[in-house]
Amino acid sequence: MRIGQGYDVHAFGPGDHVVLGGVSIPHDHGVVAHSDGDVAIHALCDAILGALALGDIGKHFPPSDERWRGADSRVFLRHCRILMRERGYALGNADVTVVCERPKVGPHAERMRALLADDLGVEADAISVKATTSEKLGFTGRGEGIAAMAVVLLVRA
Ligand SMILES: Nc1ccn([C@@H]2O[C@H](COP(=O)(O)O)[C@@H](O)[C@H]2O)c(=O)n1
Ligand SMILES: C[C@@]1(CO)OP(=O)(O)OP(=O)(O)OC[C@H]1O
Repeated sequence: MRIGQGYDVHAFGPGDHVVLGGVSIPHDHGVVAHSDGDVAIHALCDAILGALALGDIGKHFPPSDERWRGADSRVFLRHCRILMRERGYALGNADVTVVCERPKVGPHAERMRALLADDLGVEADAISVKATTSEKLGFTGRGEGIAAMAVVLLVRA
């Protein structure tokens, strides 16, 4: 077994939606990012890469690479699944926490779990998606950005 953790942040910017866990959620801001700025998937990818000791998402998908401009972050997650399989591992379970005052994540959590599970080749009950505000404290509390954390356990395939 191997354990990994990941963390990602993106600032809010102009736009009318945010993408979280592969789900497009209407919002009064977008996020500033090279890709679609999906903090939940970025944190999850970093947790998997960390468990495999393979560096981080920026190493595999450099922000300097035009191929990833506006990219659907699910592409990154599916690549992490391939890296796991190549090294003889599969996802045991994952726990993702999104931190923002808004948008509300709860109504979209089940759809996120289904998409993430599909990309990682596991049942939805292996994926947890949670959300919390930071009680109006700090950058997330002031509505300046959105953060996510993820923890994964990998098992021998
Ligand atoms: N962006 C968010 C933040 C929170 N939730 C849900 O609300 C609950 C209460 O949040 P607190 O920060 O006051 O603990 C939280 O447990 C989530 O269920 C949400 O859906 N989206
Ligand atoms: C995802 C990548 C893709 O170029 O860019 P961003 O969307 O800016 O996201 P970040 O969380 O900063 O991770 C770095 C990059 O790998």
